[in-house]
Formats: sequence, C-alpha cells, structure tokens
Amino acid sequence: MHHQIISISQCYHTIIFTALAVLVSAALFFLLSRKGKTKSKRLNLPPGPPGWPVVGNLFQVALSGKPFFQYVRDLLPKYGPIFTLKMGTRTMIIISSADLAYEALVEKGQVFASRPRENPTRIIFSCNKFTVNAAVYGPVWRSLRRNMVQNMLSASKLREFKSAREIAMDKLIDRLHSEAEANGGVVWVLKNARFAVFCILLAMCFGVEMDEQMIETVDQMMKTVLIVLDPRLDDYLPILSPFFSKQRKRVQQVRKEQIETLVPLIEKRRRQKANPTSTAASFSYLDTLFDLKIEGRKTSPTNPEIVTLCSEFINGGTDTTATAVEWAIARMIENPSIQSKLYDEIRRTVGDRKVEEKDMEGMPYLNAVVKELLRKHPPTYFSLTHAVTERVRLAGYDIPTDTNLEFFLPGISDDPMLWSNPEKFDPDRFFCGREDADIMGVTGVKMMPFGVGRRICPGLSMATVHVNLMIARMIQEFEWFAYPENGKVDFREKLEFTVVMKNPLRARVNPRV
Ligand code: HEM
Repeated sequence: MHHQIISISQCYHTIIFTALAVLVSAALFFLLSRKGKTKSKRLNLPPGPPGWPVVGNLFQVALSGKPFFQYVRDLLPKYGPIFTLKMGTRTMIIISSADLAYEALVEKGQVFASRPRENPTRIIFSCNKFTVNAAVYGPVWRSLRRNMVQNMLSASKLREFKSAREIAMDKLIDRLHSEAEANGGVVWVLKNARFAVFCILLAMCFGVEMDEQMIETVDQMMKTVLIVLDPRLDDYLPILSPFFSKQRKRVQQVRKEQIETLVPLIEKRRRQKANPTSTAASFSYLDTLFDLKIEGRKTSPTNPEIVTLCSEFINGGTDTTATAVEWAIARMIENPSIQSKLYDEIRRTVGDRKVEEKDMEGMPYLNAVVKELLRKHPPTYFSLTHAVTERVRLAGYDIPTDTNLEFFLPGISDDPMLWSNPEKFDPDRFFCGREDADIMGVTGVKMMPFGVGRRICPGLSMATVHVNLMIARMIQEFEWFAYPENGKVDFREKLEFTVVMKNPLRARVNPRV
C-alpha cells in the first residue's frame, strides 16, 4: 500500500517516450487546449513549473533521472510550500509546510479526508477501492476502518497479540545470531527486520503460525503485487494504454496468483470456524471479515475482497516498520554514544532479563530515539494521496476535486523554522525536553510520519510498539558496528515502496555477554 508516486525513469522508457511525448503533445494540443483554457481560467491553482502541452510536467519528472521525492525537494526553494505539477491528465498539488498540512488535514479535515480516483491496476487490487486506505471518505471507509481499529489495533486488542510479537522477536534474535556466525559476524538489517514484522502481521491476520515455506510464498507474492502496482505512464496518459496491453495482462495474472495463494488460507479458516470442535487457532483479522457488516451494503465481503483486505493489513505495516528499523541501526552505528546510552537505559530498566514491551513506557531515552528516528527518517516521504470532497481554497488557491494532494513529509520535519539543527540526528532534543512535537497533530503539526487528521495511520500504536521493541531487543543482544570496518555509514536514500537506504545496511554485530 505504501506508495511510490512515480518510478518511470527507467532508461528504456526514455527514448520511446520522448518521441511519443512530442507526437502525442502535438496531436492533442489543438484538441484539448481550448477545453483546458476555459477550465483553468476559472481555477486559481497553486503555481508550478511550466510544463509541455497535454503531458504537462510528466516527462520532466520522468526524464529528470531523480527519484520523485528529490524532484520535489529541488522545487521547494523556488515554488514554496504549495505548488502544482501537471502529470498528464492528473493534476498533482504538493503541500510541504506544517501550517498548510494542519489547516488542510485537521482544521478542514473533513473536506480533505478523501482519496482520488485510482488507476486501473489499483482498482483491480483494491477490489474497486474496498480497502481502508483507498476508500473515498464515506460509509465504506468508515465501516472498514472501524473494524480494523476496534478489532485489531486498539490498545486492548493490541495486548492480545503480545505472544505473536514475542515469538517473532525471539526468532529475529536467533536468526541474527546464526547469520552472524555463518558470515564472520556480519548481518543484513532490513531483510531480518522485515521478516520479523511480516511474521507478526501474518499471525495477526490469519491466526495461525505458518511454517517458513509458507511465509516465503506469501512474502514473494506480496512483493510481486507491489511491483505491478508501480504507476505506469498510461496511468497519467490513458491515451497510451494500447501500448501497455502486455502489462495489463500481467496485472490480471498477478491478481489471479494473489487470490490463488490466499483463498485456501481463508477457506481453511472458514471451515475451522464452522466446525468449533476442531482446534481453532487464536483470534485473527480474517475472523472479523467473514461476517463484516458494511454500511449501505447487504452482503458481507467476498473472497476476493477478503484477499484484498488481508493484503492491505499485512502490506501496510511491513515495509514501513522494517525501514524504520534499518535507519535506526544505521544511526546507532554512526553514533556509538547514542547506542551506549540506549544500552545503559535498557540495563538499568531490566537488568539481566529480556527487555519486554511492558518496559517501554519506563524508557524515555528509547522513546526519544524512536521519535527522532521518525522525524529524520519518515519511512514514507509522502502521506497517502488525499483528495477533497468539494472544491475548497487553501493558501488563497483553489483545490479542485479529482486532484491528487501529496503531503511532502520531510518538508515539515526538516523545516529550520520549526526545528533547531534539523539535519542533525539528535534524540536529546526530545529527551532533554528542548523540543517536542505532537505526533498525532492534534495541537499542531511539526512532524507527521503517520499523517494527521481523519486518515491518520490506524497502525500508529502498533507500529510504535514494533519499532521500539525491535530496536530494544537488537541493542540489548548485540553491539553494532560499521561494516566494512571503520567505514562510514552511507545515508543516501532510495525510493522503493518506502524510502530505504540506497545501499542496504550490513553491519557487524558483537553478541553482548
Ligand atoms: C512505522 C510504520 C508506519 C508508518 C510510518 C505508516 C505511515 C502511514 C501514513 C503516512 C499513512 C497515510 C496517512 C494519510 O493518508 O494522511 C498511513 C495510512 C495507513 N496505514 Fe500506516 N504506517 C505504518 C504502519 C502501519 C501499520 C502497522 C498498519 C496496519 C497493520 C498500517 C495501516 C495503515 C492503513 C490501513 C492506512 C490507511 C488509513 C486510511 O486511509 O484511513 N500502517 N500510514
């Protein structure tokens, strides 16, 4: 689900589409320019870089060779906290200041709480927007979100899944030990963190402990889905869709595979529930979906819809959380003094026993490290795309419906007007109380790694527990060093489904005794 806006800068596209761009522009310019003119006369859109006829800024973005977040970052000094990019037939408005985010998502929250039109691939995978993240603001969204929050993510429900977390944490530490032993003390960070959180979410979703083979199968399938969900050029220029029939077939094929992988799990659980004498596993997200009542609809979700909802649950929390842990370990390696301060707090709090989630509240330094982590490295650089329910004004500009609204998160959490030395990773800013931020954005916005307002990430509390727990266990069990020895950590970013480290982090670990 967490979302890459555009990644169509692959070289092979370059030549073909430059040529196509010129042709298409010329052909359509005369057809559409009149219509465009009358429309934009009425609207006072935010400023933005001048684009080409019809295709707008699409090819400038695609041919820039930069990841989308970098393209946006480079435009900020020139165009300020709200600007427009025309991406073919889609209009995108990028918002990057705390004040405007607060005004839109909190003060005018109801109007800004919707989602835009989806591209055809996303329509297929979201079962026509039948997910919490893709549903427009309305009764379906309310039903699905309420179900997910009340039955899975509320504080009391979260406690019920403690043992799934413990099992996954122990497994994580075991895997790190054996990987280190087999590789001269060196481990991959992202891969292991990802596996751990994936295990937790699978157990919560399906209510069963799966063997490694099954976990691997589901994981591979999820990755394939994320790849075909990458936006394509024809999503922005539907007129080009005849050139993408192969890709569309592939989409159908992958959707079929997704259904074929997950429906047997769903059916197995359905049978277990129908036959209470069998040893039914613990409560799961799946159980909440079988008879789910949706406002305004008579039928409960179909199997393909359940596949979609389960995938959302698992995808929403996997890469985001694992990414946070990778950046955290990178920062611990870069700053041995922060690492040892954290280790000292763990020792002081739990002595020789294993650190557990009940300890987290009494560990203010850990909490400060995690908050600073989410400020400096929000796992996604854009919140999910918003849309308004009716035309409104923001910062003196018109925001039409059917416009993609993108909130650029580092624009807020790196703002030198809001933070002292924003480029510095410094947990003490929170620990010593010099600075603070309401991460929910209720009293104001200074950072919003989970979004704010009605669409705020419903997994916020669970994600925070997962990140805290993983970091605490990993620092308690090992001391972390750079690899290669004495090397500097490379903090360059790369856009995957989240913003990960360009060179996936490898680290040398010393088990603590
Ligand atoms: C560190 C981990 C995570 C981060 C940084 C994160 C971040 C976000 C962000 C930025 C949004 C968009 C908010 C908006 O549209 O304004 C979002 C939405 C969402 N997240 Fe997360 N998330 C994380 C973990 C999770 C987890 C663990 C789950 C659930 C299992 C989850 C499920 C969702 C869902 C369902 C939405 C859509 C909400 C809606 O549209 O109403 N996320 N998340």
